[in-house]
Amino acid sequence: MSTETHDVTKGTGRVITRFGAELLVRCDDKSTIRCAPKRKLENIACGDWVDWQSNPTGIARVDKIHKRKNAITRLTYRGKPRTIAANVDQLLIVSAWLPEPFWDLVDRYIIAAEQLGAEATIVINKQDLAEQYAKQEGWRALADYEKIGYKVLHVNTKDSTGIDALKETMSGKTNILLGRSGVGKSSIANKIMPEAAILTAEISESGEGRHTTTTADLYDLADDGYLIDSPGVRDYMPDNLDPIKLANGYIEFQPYLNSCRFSNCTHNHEPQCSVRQAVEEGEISTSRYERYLDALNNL
Ligand SMILES: Nc1nc2c(ncn2[C@@H]2O[C@H](COP(=O)(O)OP(=O)(O)OP(=O)(O)O)[C@@H](O)[C@H]2O)c(=O)[nH]1
Ligand SMILES: [Zn+2]
Repeated sequence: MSTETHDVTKGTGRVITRFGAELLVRCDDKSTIRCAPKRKLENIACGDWVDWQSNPTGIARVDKIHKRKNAITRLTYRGKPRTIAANVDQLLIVSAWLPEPFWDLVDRYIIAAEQLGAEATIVINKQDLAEQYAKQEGWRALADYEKIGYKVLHVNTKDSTGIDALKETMSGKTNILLGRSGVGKSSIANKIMPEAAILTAEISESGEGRHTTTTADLYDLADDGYLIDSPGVRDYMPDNLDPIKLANGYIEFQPYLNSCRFSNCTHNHEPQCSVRQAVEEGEISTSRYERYLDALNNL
């Protein structure tokens, strides 16, 4: 909502993108304004909710970031952390029957979701290729995910199978798409985004009739949903994992973690490990446990 006092307009909005030192902010009334952040707020990212204030002699200024639920951060080439997306509710982890699914990568994205406190939903695209390319092992991996509570959606962007169910899962949430090259992330994004949202944001520079064109990173979807999509977000991979973060990313281990004999158990070679016992008793999937061990050895 915007309120006017003298000549200054104030409001709240959500950052659609950053370009250089400037931000594009989508306001409640769906209008978009160009803003410059106050100097101390240089870490503002796409997805942030902010307070802005117009400036009669220049571009509007963002003077406050609302508290974040979470943030996806990457290191720049200079080794400095940079936030690339904020306030993410759901990771849509996309695989396809071709190229062959990498279940260790799916596990890794699930770990990312658990670390962010976001939901993880597994999307299997190219359903039309299932008959020809899906392997028994693949169906078993999906059953394992469903058993521990993750939603699995099968979609086909060619004939729109499953797209409505996907949209429903995304509604009311801020979503990101993750997955390796060729699984169909662009095809899915094009299916779920309304035509208008894909248009690049074009903002008139004050006075001189010049235009700045930039693509948005955050898109409004129907039903109060959002999609944050940019190359950096698509390639996101959590780093700084340690054995504890890793084990916490395997949520089916949770009920057993406190019963291991050693409090710093890595659930590998230690005697009286409750997690390993649960694997032996068939309570935890052997495949998931083996992928956990591989990840542990590669830390
Ligand atoms: N058979 C089939 N092919 C699909 C489907 N969805 C996408 N494809 C094809 O898969 C290929 C990759 O799709 P993209 O949408 O470019 O995949 P991406 O994940 O965005 O790939 P990157 O941009 O490399 O990350 C394209 O040739 C698509 O036409 C589908 O449902 N069925
Ligand atoms: Zn253990």
